[in-house]
Order: sequence, then C-alpha cells, then structure tokens
Amino acid sequence: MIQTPFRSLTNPTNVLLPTTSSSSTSSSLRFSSTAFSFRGLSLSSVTPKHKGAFFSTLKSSMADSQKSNAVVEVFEKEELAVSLAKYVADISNKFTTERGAFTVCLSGGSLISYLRKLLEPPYVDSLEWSKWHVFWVDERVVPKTHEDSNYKLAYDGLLSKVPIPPGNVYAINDALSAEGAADDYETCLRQLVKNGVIASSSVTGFPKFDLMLLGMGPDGHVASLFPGHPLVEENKKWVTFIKDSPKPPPERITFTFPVINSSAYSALVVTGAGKSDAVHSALKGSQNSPKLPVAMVSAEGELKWFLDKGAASKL
Ligand SMILES: O=C1O[C@H](COP(=O)(O)O)[C@@H](O)[C@H](O)[C@H]1O
Repeated sequence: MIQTPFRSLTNPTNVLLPTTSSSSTSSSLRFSSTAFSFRGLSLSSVTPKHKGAFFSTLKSSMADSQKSNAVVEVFEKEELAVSLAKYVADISNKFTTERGAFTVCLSGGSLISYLRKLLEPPYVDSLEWSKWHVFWVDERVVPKTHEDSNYKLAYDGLLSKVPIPPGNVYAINDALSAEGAADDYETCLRQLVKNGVIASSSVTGFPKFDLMLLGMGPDGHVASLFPGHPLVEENKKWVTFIKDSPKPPPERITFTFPVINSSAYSALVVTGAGKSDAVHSALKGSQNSPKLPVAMVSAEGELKWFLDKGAASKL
C-alpha cells in the first residue's frame, strides 16, 4: 500500500490524517483496500461497491453539528488500537511543536485499553511525554486508589508507564464532595487557561483542549452526561457534578458540552455490538428520535469516530 498524505477538507491544519490511497475517483473521495474517505467521512470496512449509498445516507442523516467535520472509521480490534495510537501521536507532535504543550483529556472505561499501543515503539520512545498535560473528561468521586477511579485506571494502564511529569497530571481532589471537586477542577482549569497551558476558544470562550478522548456507554452517554439528564443542557459551567448517575458509582464530576465541543480534536472510541444501537442513533437516527448525548458531541477542528465492526454493525 502506498502512503499518501490526505488533505482532509475538514482539517484546518492539514497536517493530520494521512491515509492510504491506491485509487481515487475525485478530489474528495479516496479509497484503498483498507480505508476510504469522503468529504471528511471515512469508513474502512464498506466495499467500494456500496460506498456511494452508504455515504449519502450517513451524511444526510448525521446531526448537523457533526456533519461538517466528522470522520467515521471502522476497524478490526487490533487495527483500532494501532490507528488510535498514530492519531494521538500525530496530534501530540503537532501541538508540542506548535505551542510547546499538549493538553489531552482522558475518559474512563474501555478507552484506556485502546491506548495501549502508545506504550510500544515507536511512540513510547519518541513522544514528548514531558510536554503532555493530562486531564479527565469525567471522574468518579471516589478515592484515587478505588477500583472505580478513572484516574487509577489511567495511571495503572498508561500514565505510570510513561515519563509525564506528575505535576502535569490533573487528578481531581478526592477529599472533596462532588460539588467541591467540580468547583475545584474548574478553578484549576481557569488558572491553566490564564497561564496559557490550556488554550482558549476564540469562538466560544470556553477552554480549548488539544484532544478529547471520549468513550460512549451503551445508552449513548459520554463523559458523565447521561441521556435525559438535565446536565446535558448545562451551558455556563465548565465542570459540573452529578449525584444520581444511572451508572454506578452515583457521584461524579464531568466536563460540560461547551467544553467538550470547544476542543481542537475529539475522538470517540466505541466498540462492541452492545453499543451499535446508540451508534446507529447518533449517526443515522431520524431527526424525530430523542438525541443521545453522543450525538451532541462535536469539535472545533475535527471529530473522529473509531468504531469496531460490532459497534458499526447497524450502520
Ligand atoms: O462511566 C463511564 O463510562 C463511559 C463509557 O465507558 P465504556 O467502558 O463503556 O467505554 C466512559 O467514557 C466514562 O469516562 C466513564 O466514566
């Protein structure tokens, strides 16, 4: 396969998203045996024969906010982790070069295991880990040593194995209440925006993280923003709290949608057939069906869906 740089129509900087291209039928359509892209949408498992119908249906039914800058890719399991590592590494390299820092927000759950290839060559030795600043899109209000802690999950699975300065890892204060921890986290973010570590969106005024790494629950929740919960409408606070999470543990803090959607890049990493209904609803659901939180995700730059075949099985 020949590697050619892919100029994404939706990628303002054009430094990312190299893709394979063995043939191309127009300037906006490139495909190969493993992947093709169409005006910012790409899918690796659809045969060229079906691509036209697939993309016209998908694009016409995607949420408006996601249409302009969304990329969808479907992978075999191991391939997903490989591609995700390259994606994260490319974005890390871009921001460490351009601004001397890379601000990345982690989710909990299955996401962390899909980052495992970052711990292997070439990334483990080449990434500028010392310039990483790590945050949590959401966190459970439990001690950092608790099995339910998203910090512990990330520390055990990734952070303890790479040389990120401990001062650049922004865990919640687990001695506080949910409300106190959310306020404290927002205060910390405001300070980091003030001193330039976190960028600020000139569009929304909210913090603009370089990369959001999001998971999704089978019910379509992202971060700790659950379907039907009033927190999905929060549009002033940067960080808020929930005490009645339908998924245990009940007490959590979470970024709000304005913060999530102000990021430069966002990746939604979703695997398993158990999530296929929510994926279908977000990407192809009718305008009359209730909008799941995952369908409300966007990014100022680019939103990329990393799906496995199970999660994509109903598309
Ligand atoms: O509770 C949570 O769930 C979601 C989804 O987790 P997954 O294991 O189904 O991938 C996760 O993204 C979020 O950060 C976490 O707190």
